[in-house]
Amino acid sequence: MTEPHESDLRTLEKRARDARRPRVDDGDGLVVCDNLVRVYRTEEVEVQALQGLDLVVEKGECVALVGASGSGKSTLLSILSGHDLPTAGRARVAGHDLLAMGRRERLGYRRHTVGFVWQQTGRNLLPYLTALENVALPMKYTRVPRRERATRAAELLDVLGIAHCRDRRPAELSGGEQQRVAVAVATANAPRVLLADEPTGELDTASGEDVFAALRRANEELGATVLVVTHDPLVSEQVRRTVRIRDGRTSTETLRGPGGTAAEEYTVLDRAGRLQLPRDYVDRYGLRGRVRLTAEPDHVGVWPDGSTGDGTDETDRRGR
Ligand SMILES: Nc1ncnc2c1ncn2[C@@H]1O[C@H](COP(=O)(O)OP(=O)(O)OP(=O)(O)O)[C@@H](O)[C@H]1O
Repeated sequence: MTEPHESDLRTLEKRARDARRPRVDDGDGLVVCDNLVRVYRTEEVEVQALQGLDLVVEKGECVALVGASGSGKSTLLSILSGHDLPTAGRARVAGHDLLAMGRRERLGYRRHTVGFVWQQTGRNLLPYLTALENVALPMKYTRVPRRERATRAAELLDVLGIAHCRDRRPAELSGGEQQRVAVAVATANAPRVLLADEPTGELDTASGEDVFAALRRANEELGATVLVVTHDPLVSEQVRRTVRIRDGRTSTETLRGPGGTAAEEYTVLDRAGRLQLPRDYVDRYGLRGRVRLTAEPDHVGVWPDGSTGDGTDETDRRGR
């Protein structure tokens, strides 16, 4: 076997680099999670927080993520925000491969590509800065000139309906106002993706509505794709798409028409052809253990074992 020529080595290295480089325009969506796994290991226990999660979010969407406590929602958001690393699988946001990013790229990613709003109002803002200074701060890290920072910060506060708060410190703002300022901070560097973990969780209904309105403006007017983890039906019922996470996997999706009407249920079909039926369907139709499938011209029927698919059961059919 002959040694590869130097120029061949270069070609091989380039090919390897290209293979690692994210493919920006593979038409998959702005956020793509493919078989994402996150295992937390402590000395005694191993927790599988994400167990092969698949999710595609298209540019411009506003998506609610719902699910029981401990189902993996916050884990997913930590990974997408670049604060945590998955154990396995693929996660790509706006062309960044989240598993392959080096330190520099990760820092740039967190400053430019994603914005984050936490549930705890106190975690989003610095207490000794005014609202305007809080919003201007992330732009300092991305080297936006001082004058531009102040102008953009004021514009953002205006767009999000909190211009009156600009010279107040967080302690002088209500919880809802603080969260709206937090949305302004998170959108300061015009991120492609805005992530929010229970942003209305600590608020009363009216303030929650104002914060959700700010998120929607960030989506519709500032062009950020929004993923919001929520237990709040007010939020999940107002977005077009709600994704349910169960046991570390995406299970079902609800899509609504304009104005929040006519919800339709969807479920995720994984690569192996597995799908998870919503719990209430399982209960309502008495689906247990083995189910019968029928191939219809335009759909697949799922029947309780023992039914014939024409309203009778096996015993009726055999007796006929
Ligand atoms: N740092 C950690 N170390 C060990 N286990 C963790 C860690 N973080 C989360 N977990 C576990 O991972 C699982 C998923 O947690 P996660 O916080 O993502 O759920 P969640 O759906 O956001 O829950 P909640 O709605 O209560 O915030 C849980 O079983 C949790 O106990």
